[in-house]
Amino acid sequence: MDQIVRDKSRLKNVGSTPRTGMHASETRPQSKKPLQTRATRKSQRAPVPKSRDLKTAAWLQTLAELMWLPQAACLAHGIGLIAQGQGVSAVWPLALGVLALGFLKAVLEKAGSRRAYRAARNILSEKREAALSAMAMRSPLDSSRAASGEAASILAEQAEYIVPYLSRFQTARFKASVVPLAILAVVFPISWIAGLVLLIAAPLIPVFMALIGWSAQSASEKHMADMGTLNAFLLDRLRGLSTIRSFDAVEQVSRRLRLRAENLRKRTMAVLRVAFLTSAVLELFSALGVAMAAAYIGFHLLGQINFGAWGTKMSLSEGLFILLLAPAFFDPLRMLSSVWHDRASGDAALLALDGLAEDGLVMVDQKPSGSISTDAISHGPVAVEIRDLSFTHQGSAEAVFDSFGLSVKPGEHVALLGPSGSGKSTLLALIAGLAEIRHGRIIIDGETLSPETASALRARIAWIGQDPHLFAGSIAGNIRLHRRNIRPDDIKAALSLASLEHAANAHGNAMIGENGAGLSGGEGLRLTLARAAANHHAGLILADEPTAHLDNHTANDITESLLTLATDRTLIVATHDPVLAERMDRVIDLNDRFRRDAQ
Ligand SMILES: Nc1ncnc2c1ncn2[C@@H]1O[C@H](COP(=O)(O)OP(=O)(O)OP(=O)(O)O)[C@@H](O)[C@H]1O
Repeated sequence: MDQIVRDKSRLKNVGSTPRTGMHASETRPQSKKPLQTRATRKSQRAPVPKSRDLKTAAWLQTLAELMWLPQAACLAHGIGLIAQGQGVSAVWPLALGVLALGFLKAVLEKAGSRRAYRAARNILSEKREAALSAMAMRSPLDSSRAASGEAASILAEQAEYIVPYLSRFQTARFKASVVPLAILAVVFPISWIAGLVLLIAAPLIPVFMALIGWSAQSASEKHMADMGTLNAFLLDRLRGLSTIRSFDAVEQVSRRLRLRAENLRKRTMAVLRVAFLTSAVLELFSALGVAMAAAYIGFHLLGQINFGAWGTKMSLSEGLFILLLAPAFFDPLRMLSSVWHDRASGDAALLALDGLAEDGLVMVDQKPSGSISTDAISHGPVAVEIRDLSFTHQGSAEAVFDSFGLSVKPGEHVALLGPSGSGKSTLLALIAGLAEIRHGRIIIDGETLSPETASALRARIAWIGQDPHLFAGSIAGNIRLHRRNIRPDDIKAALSLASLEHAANAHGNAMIGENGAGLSGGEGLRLTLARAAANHHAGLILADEPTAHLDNHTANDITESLLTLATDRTLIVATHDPVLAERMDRVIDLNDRFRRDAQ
């Protein structure tokens, strides 16, 4: 140990240490800002995305619906002519008109629904992209990030509800606001009573729909929340399958899974119940409306009721015209009701997706970076300079760092020592630009870490985390991580440096499972060492407790590999391991960092 450097400020926050990289929704620390996808937002409504294409589609479908007006006029007039004893010659132009209008209606309907579907899919893609880029930029330190199972469920499954909501519900709503008015406009001049009957029956429908809609929305939101939780639960348990088996807790977990699945079933049935209730109410009121209009017209034509037609008597054609229009008056409302539950689920999906796209604690480079050209990245060890750093975790009242300073020379090997919660991992994360700092400067290789420089500087950093994520795939694939500049020779050298050749030979091209299934803990860690070794541009290695939870022999091996890897590179390692700390050029005791600036 060359030097123990102390910081002049006072340690302000030593507490429990919620680790980064948690994946279980249930074990995630509670943040002050609740997840937007939860039922806590049930009173909120998502704004409907604006789209010119959707508007045009709604108009096309409305025009298609309005085609029924002239069609009904032709039909009623034709039947009236036949009743007057006119021949087929008088009726066939009307029949042709009905056919032509029917054709036009079909074309408009088709064009409208196709356009609406495309517009809705485009909006969904944009929303998904926004959510994905926002999530990619969320800091791993952000404890309010959605659990991966929940995010996957929202992005892949629930997000799809947006398409029927926009393409069917929004267009149906527009139709329902135009078509009944147009029908009333032609019915009233013929008979004010028939118009009045329709007018009275119509508002009852929206009133009942609104009443039912509220419970539909809450039922749907609860359903979605349950689905997200079940997905998160499943993903979490799948990840921890080996732990569950080793603790002999399979039966217990499957009981809980059954319970949750049963809850989801109940929620699904609740949504279905509301959906059926909505259509039953609508059918009832529209049937009543049509029956009342038909009864009036029948009695009027029979001469039993002689009022209601502006002082005149309706002709058969006029009566038939109203009769044909009466069901069409309720049709858009019935259609709206049949897609009413699309609104509840679509609205909840929009809210959830917008929730994912919301800014939380972001990384320093707040937007996804394009790939950095490897030619532009320099080589060699880098210097790290931290000046006047202040940082407080999201939702925490106390600062982890307050006016903290540290200077690490190029090629220097430094250990960060300190009790649990003293901020070792946080400091590494801040150097890597994984969260924005409140105050101060972090200078890497002479450049201040900022949104403009973060991506390029990160290309010079290799991270060896406590809990590395290993993907399902080959060992070589896990080392390469789609970095195109890494050649087979680099992988070979990296395997040799990390002493992983034996495991690599044993596996051959066989796949390792998600989260390193098929590899021992030590081998998993070696794999992350190999990942770092394959990156020739990495002049700075940040290692977070690389020897934690390992037996002495493996810990010594890892220490040797780490030191070989760090030759001609700067190394900052957070550790509780005195043996590892002893091998470094310098030890920074973070417990004392509030006393004197680390130099
Ligand atoms: N993502 C987070 N959100 C909120 N607070 C956090 C988060 N991560 C850590 N903290 C808090 O910040 C402080 C420093 O934590 P940090 O993990 O950096 O300590 P550490 O020294 O690395 O601990 P350990 O040795 O146990 O790994 C602790 O009080 C901890 O509770």
